[in-house]
Amino acid sequence: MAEETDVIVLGMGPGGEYVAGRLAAAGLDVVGVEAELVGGECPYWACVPSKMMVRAAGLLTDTRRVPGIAGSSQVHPDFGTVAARIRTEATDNWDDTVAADRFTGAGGRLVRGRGRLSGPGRVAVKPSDDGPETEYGARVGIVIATGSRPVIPPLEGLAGSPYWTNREAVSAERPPRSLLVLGGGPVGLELAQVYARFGTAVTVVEGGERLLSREEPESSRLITDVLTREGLVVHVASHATRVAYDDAHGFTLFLEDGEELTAERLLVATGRAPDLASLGLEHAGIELDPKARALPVDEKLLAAPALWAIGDVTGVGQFTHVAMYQGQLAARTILGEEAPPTDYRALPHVTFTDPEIGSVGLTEAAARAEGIDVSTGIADLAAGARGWIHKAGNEGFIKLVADARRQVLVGATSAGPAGGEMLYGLAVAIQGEVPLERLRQMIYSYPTFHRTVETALADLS
Ligand SMILES: Cc1cc2nc3c(=O)[nH]c(=O)nc-3n(C[C@H](O)[C@H](O)[C@H](O)COP(=O)(O)OP(=O)(O)OC[C@H]3O[C@@H](n4cnc5c(N)ncnc54)[C@H](O)[C@@H]3O)c2cc1C
Ligand SMILES: NC(=O)c1ccc[n+]([C@@H]2O[C@H](COP(=O)([O-])OP(=O)(O)OC[C@H]3O[C@@H](n4cnc5c(N)ncnc54)[C@H](O)[C@@H]3O)[C@@H](O)[C@H]2O)c1
Repeated sequence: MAEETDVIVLGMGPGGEYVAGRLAAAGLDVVGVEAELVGGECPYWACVPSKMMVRAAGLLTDTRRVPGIAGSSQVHPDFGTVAARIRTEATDNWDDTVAADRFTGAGGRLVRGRGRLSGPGRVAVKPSDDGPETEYGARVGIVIATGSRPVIPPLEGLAGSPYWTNREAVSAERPPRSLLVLGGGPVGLELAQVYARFGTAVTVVEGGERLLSREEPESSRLITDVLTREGLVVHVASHATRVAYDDAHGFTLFLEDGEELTAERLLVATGRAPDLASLGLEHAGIELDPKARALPVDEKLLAAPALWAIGDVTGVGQFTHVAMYQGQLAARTILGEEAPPTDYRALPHVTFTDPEIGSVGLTEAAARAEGIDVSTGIADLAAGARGWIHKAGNEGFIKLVADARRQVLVGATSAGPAGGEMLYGLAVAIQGEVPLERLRQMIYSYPTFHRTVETALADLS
């Protein structure tokens, strides 16, 4: 006999924790199933600890920038300080008691174990302690919020070697002397720059033509220049064929062109994907291509009748704010409230390198691919008054992508020391479809970085 409940939430990461907590607080009987830690990847192994590392590394670099602006400085990096902060302040030593108590305190039932769909409205959970499976039945529905995991390329010699993923990279107690980073996306680059700033010799190996390939080409050029100037070695269009590891020499990465790269550690940051095969989706009548990297949902976040999916598993954009946005809409629908359909036109995201690379909406290439009559404008942050005053660390730009026919912005990139914060105004302009003429008539405070938006608007052609 299945234990009956109103809603089952499978996976208690940022998305699942939000939905489950909201529904429980509203009085529904909610079972939250979690295989690891309540809170998911973001607080324990991803956003939060990595941004603590970014903050620490940024302080080191700002202190190194004192000469020529404010006197002289000496920096004595101590990775142990940030490692201790992650252990104690961010993760409670990777203990989720506070989050689990928050959910049960709101009236939810937490079931620890790995769940799978086992029939219509049914979930079977294999408990963490390896006991027998228990089945739960949902009267209202099920929410799949099982997130994603690293994609490990099938490189000879990699499996079985002690390579790092983001988990080891954010929980390390000391920086390695040298680090190879496979993959030049956000995970790879944020962590590559952090470790380099703490003194690690870092080499990034990206298979594609450019770093941050989903961003504007100008962003890729900027971040490649900055990282190279900071002493990192960057290989693009570079294909590893094999990996070797031994305790004495660490890792060797063999590249297609014959080059051999060696380092104490190897971080694999080649993307993330959901584990769809283990979810029992066939029990909900969902048949996916075995190579599928996302569970498709409609604009109400339904993957099948009474089966919602939110967060990384949906493949919409692997960001915590997407998981929470979708979670909020799904919760409203489940509670019978009026909820708008999903709208990703002004989906923002920020890669927290220094400079930060923030972008929202469509890139120029994506807008052209959609058949939009595109005009673009770009302006250099360092050439503005604030950028010039800022001096060291002032690299950045604003790029605007407009629909020339409708005279509104459809995309923007804000790269610079406050690139992520500057993105907000551009996101409002896109979401609100503010006419370009109105944006041009606004007053931009002097001397701010965001005055560069005004310059980029004037450059639109
Ligand atoms: C290094 C790094 C840095 C990042 N930085 C940022 C950032 O700065 N900003 C940002 O917005 N995003 C960032 N992200 C992405 C962000 O972490 C994810 O988008 C977010 O965690 C997704 O939330 P989620 O709820 O979909 O899934 P997850 O956080 O992956 O949580 C899913 C949960 O489901 C559980 N689970 C999985 N399968 C089962 C099962 N069968 N049964 C029971 N439980 C299960 C897992 O144990 C996990 O706890 C970063 C990612 C990485 C790797
Ligand atoms: N600040 C943030 O919001 C933030 C930070 C980190 C991660 N994330 C999200 O987490 C997800 C995972 O990030 P990610 O950086 O791992 O993935 P990604 O897919 O964004 O980048 C992976 C990179 O690895 C490259 N690659 C793939 N296979 C390779 C191989 N065999 N050799 C060399 N290069 C290879 C790809 O070309 C790509 O450039 C992304 O969706 C990202 O947006 C967000």
